[in-house]
Amino acid sequence: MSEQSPLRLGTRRSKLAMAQSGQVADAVRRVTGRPVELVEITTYGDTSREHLAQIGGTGVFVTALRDALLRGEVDFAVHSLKDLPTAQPEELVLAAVPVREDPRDVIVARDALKFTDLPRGARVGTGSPRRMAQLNAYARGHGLDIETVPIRGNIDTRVGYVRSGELDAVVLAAAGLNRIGRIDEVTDFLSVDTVLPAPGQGALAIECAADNADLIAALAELDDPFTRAAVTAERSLLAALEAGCSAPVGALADLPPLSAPLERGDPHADEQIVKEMRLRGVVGTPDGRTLVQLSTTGPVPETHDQAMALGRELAAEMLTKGAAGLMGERAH
Ligand SMILES: NCc1[nH]cc(CCC(=O)O)c1CC(=O)O
Repeated sequence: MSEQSPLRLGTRRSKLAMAQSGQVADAVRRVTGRPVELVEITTYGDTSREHLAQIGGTGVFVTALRDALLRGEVDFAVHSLKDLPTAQPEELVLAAVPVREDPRDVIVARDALKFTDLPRGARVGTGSPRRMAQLNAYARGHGLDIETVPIRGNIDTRVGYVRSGELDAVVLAAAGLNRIGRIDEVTDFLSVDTVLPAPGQGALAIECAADNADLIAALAELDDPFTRAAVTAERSLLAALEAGCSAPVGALADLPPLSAPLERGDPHADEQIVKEMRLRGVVGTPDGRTLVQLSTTGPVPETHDQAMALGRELAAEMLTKGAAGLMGERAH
């Protein structure tokens, strides 16, 4: 391959996929000095009209991209980490996990409403059992009366239900809206203390063939070790619960809150920030009647195995608290 032969980036055709592939393409051009061309690939998840939960299997958005990688039709692909199955095919590697952006879920509601200001009986659209479980649990605990309504579709479709008046609000990921330049339509950012995001939410993965050593080395420059450790722990938790991407599981690894004696500006605060990671996990029934939510804090994992162990340990604790019974049907 000549120095200037373009790298082929396999991408889905959705607005979101094109936006995040375009952003990664720019970064890859910068670190490799090579041109990058986008190769559009249609996935089953893009064409199916069934609810994601009914399709059941994890990774419906991912399989076609991975097939193209395995056939050598493209050199690398960009995935939303939260859509990526936890099992990693041997022939492929996650060459880079760039810095995560906002992991929060958000509300787009009519009349600029905040979640807690939704009127009695408000219809809130989300196809995600994880979002349903946590929103319904919060509503129960705070005297709100909402009805979660299962929907699916791309961002345009989902926001469209609010614009048409069919729904009072829909729940989306901040990261997706950010990437397509529509973050200004958000009417409320949900605290992760209220709704834990999906494992990996807000993060991207750049995947390529395991034997493409030159490309792996070049892409390493785009990797953020803290984000990688965090999403590895989150996805390990998901895997250890034997749950799929459509299971009612939330997880987030981030910086722990500063412990009481440490104030911002205190030099010791920086030490704590650098060294510690908190992992939180939740699983619940979609009606929000039962939630198992646990958290653990420890040193930032320095190896893949340490990050995996952190997730497994929290999952084991959640299972002793009854998490398995809340998972519903297993993904096929
Ligand atoms: N479920 C689809 C999906 N996969 C990734 C994102 C964007 C956010 C991200 O990268 O985590 C979205 C949209 C959404 O949940 O609103």
